[in-house]
Amino acid sequence: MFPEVLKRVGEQLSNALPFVVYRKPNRKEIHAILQKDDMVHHTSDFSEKGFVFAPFAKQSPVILLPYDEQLTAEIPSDNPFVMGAVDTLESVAQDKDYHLHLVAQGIQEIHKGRLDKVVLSRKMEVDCPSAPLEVFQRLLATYDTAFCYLWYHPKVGMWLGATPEILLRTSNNSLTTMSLAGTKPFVEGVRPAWGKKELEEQRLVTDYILRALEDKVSNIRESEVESSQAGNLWHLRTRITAVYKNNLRAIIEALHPTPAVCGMPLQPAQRFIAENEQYDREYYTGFLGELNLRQEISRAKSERNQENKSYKVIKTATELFVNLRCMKLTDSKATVFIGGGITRDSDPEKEWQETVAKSNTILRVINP
Ligand SMILES: C=C(O[C@H]1C=CC=C(C(=O)O)[C@@H]1O)C(=O)O
Repeated sequence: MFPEVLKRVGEQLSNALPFVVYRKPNRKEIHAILQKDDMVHHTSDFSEKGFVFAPFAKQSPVILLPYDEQLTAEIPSDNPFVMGAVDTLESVAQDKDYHLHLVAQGIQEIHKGRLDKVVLSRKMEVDCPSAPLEVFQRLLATYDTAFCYLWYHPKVGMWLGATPEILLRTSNNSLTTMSLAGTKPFVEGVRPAWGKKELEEQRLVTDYILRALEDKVSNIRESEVESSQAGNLWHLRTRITAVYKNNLRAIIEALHPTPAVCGMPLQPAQRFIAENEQYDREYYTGFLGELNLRQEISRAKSERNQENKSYKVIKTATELFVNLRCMKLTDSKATVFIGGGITRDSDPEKEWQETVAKSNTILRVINP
């Protein structure tokens, strides 16, 4: 039962033991993974089983919560937690000046021909008077189509988010990923009118993913570009599917970090971010999710099933999400991380406004 799972998660937190509790996009159940000790486990090559939590920096270790204990419960339809008021928080003027300057530098770098695209971000600290599990329940009630999670390790910290972006999904040998970029505010009843800037920005991401996967998969296909709603925002999205053979590590390494969170060409963009953002992104724009989860799926009897009985199929599935629209919780403070893709046609003031809109996605769940 839902209250029972939340109670167990609460006890895990009071005992300072690692856990993650999450709900997948458009699903009605929560899952919790509770670790029995407080060791820090890592994955070496993504062949292990567990819930991964990976930082943005590729050279930093990826944390793994083993599937020591797994709980699942249906979310009640009368979840009493509703979103709080959208407070358009006035950020400190100094933050704004720095971000405008950073974006202007990024645009200059693109005009000099050193970069095609770079994703530049910032962080902001706000008071968080609510308990983490309350904030998590508000996320669940507010963002049906996002991957919502609360993750904790006493030796690493506590993170919470509602991300719209899949890094990859595998089930046996089929692979799905997506190219997500371009942002517009969501207005009820109005379809977004995308401009050249957003269409080009998103196309760059799609082309990059297709090239990155080219020699690692077969039967690669892309969908039409579609508008996808993520809370108070719209994004452009292309779904990419392929067939792959047991080379998960190579695929993760090829995809992370995509130009939806880093830039193109990859290395100069990484360098530009490291030298200019002036803060550590930590797990923001990293990825998280289930790694090599064994699933038993019941299939109904069929004509080809000689004994005419229902039967079970065992599948191994991985489902990873990019850690966006997230925050780090420490005591009663929340550090919110937000960024945006900069291309040659970017305007620093608009980019600033975009980060304010993105921060509201997550800020609206902090206060009751
Ligand atoms: C980097 C972020 O968003 C990325 C994902 C979707 C759209 C984006 C954009 O329009 O810039 C970003 O690439 C963030 O939310 O912090």
